[in-house]
Amino acid sequence: MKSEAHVAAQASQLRAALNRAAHQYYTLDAPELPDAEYDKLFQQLQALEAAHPELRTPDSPTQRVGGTVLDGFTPVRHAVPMLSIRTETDTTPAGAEKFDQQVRNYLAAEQRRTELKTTDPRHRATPLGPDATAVLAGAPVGYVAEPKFDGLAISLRYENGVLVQAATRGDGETGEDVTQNIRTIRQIPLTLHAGKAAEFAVPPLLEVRGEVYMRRDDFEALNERMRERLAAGDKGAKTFVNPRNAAAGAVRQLDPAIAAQRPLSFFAYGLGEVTPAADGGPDFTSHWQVMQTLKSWGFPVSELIRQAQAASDLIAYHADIAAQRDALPFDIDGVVYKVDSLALQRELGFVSREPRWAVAHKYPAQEQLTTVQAIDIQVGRTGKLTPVAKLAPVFVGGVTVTNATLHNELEARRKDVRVGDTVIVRRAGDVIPEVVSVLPDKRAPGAPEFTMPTHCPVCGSDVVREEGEADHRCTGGLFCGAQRKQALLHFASRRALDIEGLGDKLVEQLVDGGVVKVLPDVYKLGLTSLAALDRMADKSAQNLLDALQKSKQTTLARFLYALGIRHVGETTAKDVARHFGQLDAIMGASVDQLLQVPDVGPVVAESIHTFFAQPHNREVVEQLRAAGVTWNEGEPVANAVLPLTGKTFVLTGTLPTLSRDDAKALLEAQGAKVAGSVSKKTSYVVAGEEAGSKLDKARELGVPVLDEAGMQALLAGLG
Ligand SMILES: NC(=O)c1ccc[n+]([C@@H]2O[C@H](COP(=O)([O-])OP(=O)(O)OC[C@H]3O[C@@H](n4cnc5c(N)ncnc54)[C@H](O)[C@@H]3O)[C@@H](O)[C@H]2O)c1
Ligand SMILES: [Zn+2]
Repeated sequence: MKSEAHVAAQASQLRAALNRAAHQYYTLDAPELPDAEYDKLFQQLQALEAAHPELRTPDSPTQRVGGTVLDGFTPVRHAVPMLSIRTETDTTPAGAEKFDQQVRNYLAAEQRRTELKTTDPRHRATPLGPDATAVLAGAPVGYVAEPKFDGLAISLRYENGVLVQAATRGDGETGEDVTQNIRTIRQIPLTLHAGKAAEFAVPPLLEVRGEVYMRRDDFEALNERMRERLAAGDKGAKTFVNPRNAAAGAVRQLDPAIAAQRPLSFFAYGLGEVTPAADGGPDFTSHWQVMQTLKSWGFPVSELIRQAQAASDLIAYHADIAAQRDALPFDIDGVVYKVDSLALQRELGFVSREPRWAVAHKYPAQEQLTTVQAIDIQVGRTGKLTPVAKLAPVFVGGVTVTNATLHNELEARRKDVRVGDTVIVRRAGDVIPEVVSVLPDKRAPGAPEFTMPTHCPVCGSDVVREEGEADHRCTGGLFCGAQRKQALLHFASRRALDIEGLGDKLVEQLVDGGVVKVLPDVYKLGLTSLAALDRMADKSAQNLLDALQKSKQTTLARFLYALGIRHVGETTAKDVARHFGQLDAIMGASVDQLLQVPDVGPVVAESIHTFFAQPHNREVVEQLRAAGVTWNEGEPVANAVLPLTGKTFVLTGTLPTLSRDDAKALLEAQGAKVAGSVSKKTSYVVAGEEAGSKLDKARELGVPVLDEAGMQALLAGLG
């Protein structure tokens, strides 16, 4: 048997660890443990204290609620304390049955205490009411089942229907005045009006209690914004570990302007102080009635709350909400069962920090501890490199997780995740699992910092990170196995080599089936290899072969664009093609030479240069030429000034004979630029049928307007 001293030491250790974690969580909004870990320690301490009541101290976390008031906030004393809710340790469906049984047992014990009729103050003087009597005679207790929202508790005080104060829970007795921040939440009514369906008028004094939370999409968007700001060097930006934490941080924010930028939501779930019925306040008899009334007064009440009769209904509810959990727009950590009758609630009362009439029945935690076994690099369709932590398998958010994204090098280094680290992993809803933080105390000495590889792990090409961007990319666009599908689709697209019939599904099959390993393989396709594919009729196979044949005769600009070089869009491809005239000249051009091309800046020049510096990319280009892809090479027109060089045209409306693309090509062939919007610098606007605002703008600015015939005449006159 363990010695007394040993048990006492263990209890004090647990208390210290829990108090520290609670301070981090409640007061600083910066938890250092996952909830599941905290709950485990909490339950260990509870068990110790139950077996050794003499070890229970008044400062034990089991005896207290929440945290202390943060400096800078005005304390608010709660007229009705804000309590915690007991968590049922049995997480199986049987947990609901246990709660139902406890409620009945307690009422039966109360009944016996009434019958004793002693003067001992622990014994009831008044007999139990009709609801309790019915339950003791075998009637179902009657419950309301609700989601347990994962945010933070708020008490909203209304006087004569006007919001006058909002306070956090604090330690349950005293919270913080956060009225300014709460006013910025649009879902919280500032003034109340009883709607048509209202059973009761709004009382002169009303405290509504509920949960402030952040929706998952709002949380993701907020973190995305923060990551961008961090990438841009903004030291004031920070990301949040989870929506609860982000919501708590926003509400307990000393600057209301910052709080106002954090998107928060609210659900009401109960009452605090209310004008008593005797003084004209609402005469509520059930929790369900309270919830319906709150809705009629303008408060958001979750659509997911249900009335339930017996334990079996609670079990069904637990399963139903569990099935919906991932798809919900917000985090929940379980469900709450509440005895519906307010008379029964009063008779059941409280024990230390928890009501006897409610229990939380939790779901598997969405955050857990695990270790990082390796950091792998994944290469996406567009060449983006993502570091991914390989984890010791861990059950989190209802599934076993073995991978978690680290987003990019900046993020991985900011969180400072290293191989061997103990980390908190989060998986909520459909969002991919994520490492939210590292426990630095558990790091092995000498673990090296993470760095991004300099070469693509898939194809070996150089990896680059452009200035101002967070992501690293593989530069082996044409060759890289990871980018094959994307490269092929782009190559075949209308403005590139325009291979009709080579769409998404077919590309998928060709690449996955290993038929196309490198881009030039498409020109090796034959009737037999195509006919072997799913759903490919002879006719469409022949059409595709014809399209492939046709695509071989192209232009240098199209070919250059088809290569899918980052930052080289159609216009840039045209500029570069016209400037150099020949592909070999482009492939051999230095960054400085590329910078000579009008409108080509350092980022584009660098990108083209790096692309052709990859031997694999050059090889693919050679193979495409060998397969018969060809174009008319021209003379470099670097310094040649074409008749329309320096002129800018804008096309608008439908021209009678020429398509937009054809008209553009005709103009560009003479050196003109074709722009999308009209400005003072526009030389001509070419307008067709149903020309709209661009034509108006041209007239307004006095820009000459041509019709198609006028444009043709202009071109013909150039000689
Ligand atoms: N990670 C850590 O270090 C750490 C530290 C302390 C506490 N915690 C976590 O905090 C929780 C424990 O604390 P608690 O005392 O705040 O109690 P609780 O959060 O388990 O339960 C009470 C709270 O539930 C909320 N709630 C959500 N939906 C509700 C509903 N429908 N009806 C009523 N209330 C609803 C209210 O905010 C209420 O204050 C645990 O989940 C624990 O893991 C974590
Ligand atoms: Zn690669």
